[in-house]
Amino acid sequence: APGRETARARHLSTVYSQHRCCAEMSTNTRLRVLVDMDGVIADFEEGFLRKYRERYPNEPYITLEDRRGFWVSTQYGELRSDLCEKAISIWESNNFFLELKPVPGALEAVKEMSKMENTDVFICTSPIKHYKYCPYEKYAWVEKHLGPDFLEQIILTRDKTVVTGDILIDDKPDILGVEPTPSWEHVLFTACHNKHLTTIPTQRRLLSWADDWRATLESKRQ
Ligand SMILES: Cc1cn([C@H]2C[C@H](OP(=O)(O)O)[C@@H](CO)O2)c(=O)[nH]c1=O
Ligand SMILES: [Mg+2]
Repeated sequence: APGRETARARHLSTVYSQHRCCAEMSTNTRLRVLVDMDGVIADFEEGFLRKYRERYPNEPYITLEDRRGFWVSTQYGELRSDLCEKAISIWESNNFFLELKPVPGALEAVKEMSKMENTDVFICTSPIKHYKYCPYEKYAWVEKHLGPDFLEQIILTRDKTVVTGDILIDDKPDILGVEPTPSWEHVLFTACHNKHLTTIPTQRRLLSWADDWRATLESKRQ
């Protein structure tokens, strides 16, 4: 009976509208953006240097301009062997991750991105192995700077290759894991430690959040 048909159609459209994933049942035109945390939206390097110099005022340190190589402790260990564990003690301390400052322009960009049509944004971040404070503080940081609703968007993993997405914006040059061909294109976010790095010609960069991140996202839309 025609009446029953329209009622069923109405019911289905209600159900589909409640679950965005089903709304594009046919082809998923939604863009999925994975945004790294440390070095991309939370300023790990600045927070480290500030707290290291507070705690070890008489020890040698490496300026942000002189930083080379992703791992801070490796470069500090090369400067003097005991500085490696001194460096590690900084980010293993309570409140280190919570008190990191936002990277300039990051919060505005992530908020704007998350409101874009047909766009899903996830914070895809790795905790350090010392788990006493870091995981909790990463959640608390997101709530503090992006609001409680954004807690739904956090992906905590030591292996980002198993996470599916269209683009991963991350400051680590080599993002490796069990998946040899990740679904995402890695766009390298420029940081003090990687700005002098020569990468393969196909590796795209985002120089900062003042760079044209909107064009980078649009280039990934189907
Ligand atoms: C030890 C260390 C960690 N980190 C960050 C990277 C990871 O977070 P993210 O993947 O969100 O950038 C996390 C665990 O290694 O801490 C640095 O950025 N530099 C370092 O030297
Ligand atoms: Mg990072």
